[in-house]
Amino acid sequence: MKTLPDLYNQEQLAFCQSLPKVELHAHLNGSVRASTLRELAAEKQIDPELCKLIEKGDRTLAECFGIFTLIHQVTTSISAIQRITREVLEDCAADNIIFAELRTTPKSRPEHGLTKQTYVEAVLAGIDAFSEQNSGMEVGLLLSIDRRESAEEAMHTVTLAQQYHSRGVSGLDLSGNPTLGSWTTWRPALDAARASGLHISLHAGEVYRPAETSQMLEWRPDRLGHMCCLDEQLRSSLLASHIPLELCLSSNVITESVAGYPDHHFRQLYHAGHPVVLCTDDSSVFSTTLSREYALAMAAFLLDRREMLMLAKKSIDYSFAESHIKQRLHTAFDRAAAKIQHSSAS
Ligand SMILES: CNc1ncnc2c1ncn2[C@@H]1O[C@H](COP(=O)(O)O)[C@@H](O)[C@H]1O
Ligand SMILES: [Zn+2]
Repeated sequence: MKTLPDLYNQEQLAFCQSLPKVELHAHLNGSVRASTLRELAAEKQIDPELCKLIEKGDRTLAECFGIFTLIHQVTTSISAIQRITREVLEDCAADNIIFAELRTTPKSRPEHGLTKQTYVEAVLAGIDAFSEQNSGMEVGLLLSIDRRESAEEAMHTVTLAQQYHSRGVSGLDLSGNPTLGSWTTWRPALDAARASGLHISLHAGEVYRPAETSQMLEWRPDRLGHMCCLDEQLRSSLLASHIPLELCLSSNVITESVAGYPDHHFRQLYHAGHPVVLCTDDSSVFSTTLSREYALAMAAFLLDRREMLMLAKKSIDYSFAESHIKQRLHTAFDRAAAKIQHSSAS
């Protein structure tokens, strides 16, 4: 793992672990337990050295996409997809997450007998397996369009999201290598998704592509992810948009999209009152947890306990959960927060 200074102290980490939290930007295959990856790789006789590459840690954004190709060589069976989904959710629950909105790219992999549809059904089966054993955490699912996909493939993913909306698919994500593809390819599918009531989050501004980032801002998705590489004009357009922003501190710093934690654009956006939510992006690839991301923010931006509580509470409203679920989450949050404040007062 990149020897990044853990800026926070154990007391801050313990406080952030005790906070009820909401995860809104977690890619399924980027969050697979390292032990499970090693086990699945061994079953497929994939060189254990490759697993070390996955666990290495510091890597550029471009190298990340090589890692995902490796991970995708391992998570190819229905049972593996069900297992990693259940395990990622178990790890979220263990990190005191009360709502996990996972995202994943439905994959057609005929060599493994997988279609996009059977992939989605395997993920939903993994969510069901988790929910049968755990009642304390709500789960949402976004289907991702990968930037390598065509307009037709994107439309197929939207059709699946519409078909499985009643099973918990609340929206779409656009992700993948930000140097590839063009916004105009996927926009028609995303227009159709929005017209059918699905929510949309876009990875944007991961690399400096001002024209595309500006078009995405004008399109007004429900949420944005990253927005690291902006010029002054784009930054003021983002602030004026008031579109909630998913911020993944470790992901941005490790991939060197941002120079260091204190320089992260979280600081400016948070103090400008822009809606922001801390997320992990890929907890396995970046060896982090949501509690750790909160602790990093608490330390790097000198936030106190009350500010951290508010940050966590507001993220409930940026989720794509139905309003009755949001209400349930607020009630659970307030109850837990009261306990935290009571215990720290005593
Ligand atoms: C680090 N920053 C990032 N930027 C853009 N896309 C990313 C990403 N991290 C992950 N993904 C997207 O998530 C996929 C893996 O999970 P799923 O196979 O969908 O479950 C990657 O293939 C990539 O498309
Ligand atoms: Zn992401």
